[in-house]
Amino acid sequence: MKMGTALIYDEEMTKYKLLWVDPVCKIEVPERLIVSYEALVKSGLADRCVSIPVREATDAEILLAHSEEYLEAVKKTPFMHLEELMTFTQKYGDVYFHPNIYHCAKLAVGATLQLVDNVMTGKVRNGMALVRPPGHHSQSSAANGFCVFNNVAIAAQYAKKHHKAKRVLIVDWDVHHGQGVQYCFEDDPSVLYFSWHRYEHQSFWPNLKESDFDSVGSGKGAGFNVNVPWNKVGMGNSDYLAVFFHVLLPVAYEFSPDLVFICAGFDSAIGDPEGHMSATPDIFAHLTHLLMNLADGKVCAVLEGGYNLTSLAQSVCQTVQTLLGDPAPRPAQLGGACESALESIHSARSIHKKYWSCLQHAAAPFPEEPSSKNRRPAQQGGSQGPEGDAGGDAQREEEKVEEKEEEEIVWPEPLRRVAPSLRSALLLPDAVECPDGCARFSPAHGPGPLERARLRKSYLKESEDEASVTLLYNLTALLGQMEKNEIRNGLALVPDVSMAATLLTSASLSKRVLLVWMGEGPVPSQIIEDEKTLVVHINSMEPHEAQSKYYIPIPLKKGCGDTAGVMQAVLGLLLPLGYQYEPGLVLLARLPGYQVEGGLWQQLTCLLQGLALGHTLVLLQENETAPVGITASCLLGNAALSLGPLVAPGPEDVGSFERLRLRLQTDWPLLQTTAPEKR
Ligand SMILES: COCC(O)(O)CCCCCNCCCN
Ligand SMILES: [Zn+2]
Repeated sequence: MKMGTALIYDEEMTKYKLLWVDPVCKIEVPERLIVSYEALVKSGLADRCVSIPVREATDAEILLAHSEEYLEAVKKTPFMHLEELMTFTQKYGDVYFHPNIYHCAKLAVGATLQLVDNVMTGKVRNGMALVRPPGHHSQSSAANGFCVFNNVAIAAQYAKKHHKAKRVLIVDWDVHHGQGVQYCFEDDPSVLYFSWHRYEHQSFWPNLKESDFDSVGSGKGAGFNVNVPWNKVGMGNSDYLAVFFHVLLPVAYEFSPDLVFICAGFDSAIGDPEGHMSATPDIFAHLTHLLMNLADGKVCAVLEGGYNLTSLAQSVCQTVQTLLGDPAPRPAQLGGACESALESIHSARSIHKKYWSCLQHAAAPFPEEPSSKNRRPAQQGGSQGPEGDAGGDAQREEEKVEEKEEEEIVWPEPLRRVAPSLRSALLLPDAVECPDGCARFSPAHGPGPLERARLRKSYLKESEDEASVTLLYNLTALLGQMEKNEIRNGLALVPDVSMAATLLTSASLSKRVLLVWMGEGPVPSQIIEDEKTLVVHINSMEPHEAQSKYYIPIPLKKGCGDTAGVMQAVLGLLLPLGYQYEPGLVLLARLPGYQVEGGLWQQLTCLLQGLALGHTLVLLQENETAPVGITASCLLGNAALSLGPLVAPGPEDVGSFERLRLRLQTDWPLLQTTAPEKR
């Protein structure tokens, strides 16, 4: 699989600026690019990227999304003097021109196309284009919102035309609605445009009715435009993840794009003068990670907005570091989405239920619950599932949000994300060959007699052979090195998955272990009773009530090999649970005889690596060596194979998911998709 992350930047794009007084446009300054690139250089991330030169877009390329008369008009701007530039600017809204902006706009488009070429031809796996002027507001015959040419819209058309892309996903996490992109692909079912944006019931710029959730696209394009309006400011990490888990990702996986663009605007980060949101820069590491297993990993991130130079630079680094494959930071203090976000999530899911089978049985509005009164107290401190306070982002106040002066807003610098020197260690019987890139694990020294005796007594009937004792010891040694962050992840072929899981959950030093139990077969009661282990068991057994807070069986009528059903469970239940639980270790246990499509198993292996700093330990039954290669590939950081368009999960499965969600969401508020009924 292709590795490598492209970085496309040229300081020429810093060489234009506002030449007159305009309070709206004064935030769009050259320093935006300078601080972003310098942060990438200073952190060492730029050197780890493949540097690709920019180029100027041709007229033909610009005309993929703009009219000739508009292009001809813009071509005249380099020769205009100040007054003419100001007059020309008056024709458009919230944008400014400069003698060099046409040149820079061609470079911004050309940079984006260079990124597309390198990703689509497999020279790199993914990449980021650091460009200005941004693009997502510009329209066929209009500049708007600091944008001259629509970089991503042109690039999507270009990818379809020159790289035979069939289905292109555009994820716009900028805090403004990219109406220019929406207009461009309004009736085009081959381009799925997703955007969240500050809206406040149309009172926020660009104040468009068509930015609301009920703009779903038109004609053949109906359903391929997904808007999630934020009707309050102060949205935080939990709100962003809830939208990914419950709106974007299910639809994106059903769409199954062969190329993903990110309109990477970072004015949706904390401290931004436009956004007034509360999400911290590290959240972009998770948002990026969650998109990297679509389209076989072909992700093109293109800078849009972002005006707080501190959070912008930090967020750009978080994004690029994830594209490079470094472990994601611990998602801290996650709770449920706030009431306003839940209303937006529910609106988007409801209006799109007729277009996307993954949403077909989206829940009815939340039934009244006695405890749902003012469910969202602003609370300090973390919330890890049941024992923590119920949900909620520390930073948000539900009621009026004074738009504090941004200099008052502070947030912790994102923690350094250190990738262990060894990425994947495999504990394999000697007869099984170790896939390229992985290290065969063997501990520094073997177990002493006391250790042997303890293992034999605790896990093995006295009569067990020495080899089993050694294997169990090696398993704890592998776990130990992972928990010391000397190894990122691992895989073990074991004679008894249940015993190995029991050993690892009890031996783990982590305060919280997430055990994903895949297949038919009971979870050892010792693990279920273990307070520090959350077990999510995807199986085909009938839903039985006997579960505790820490044992969550997810039944699938068509069996746990049902791709659509498992993906629905992973995106809508397992991942929200895992992110909220914030485990220090993730165990993925594949029970003997578990039949599952390779791509699906890879998706699961990859997506879970967003948790626990990537400390994922996969347990396979030793006589089932077939999955070793595809599992190791994902542990090494390769993207999971694309599943292709997903069919509808079985209605009875979705019904039981919804009942499960309703039952669990009080303890696990990140599972919520609907707001409590208004009193
Ligand atoms: C792709 O451009 C990046 C961006 O979305 O951040 C542009 C924002 C323009 C914000 C314009 N504010 C106008 C306020 C009028 N009272
Ligand atoms: Zn923006």
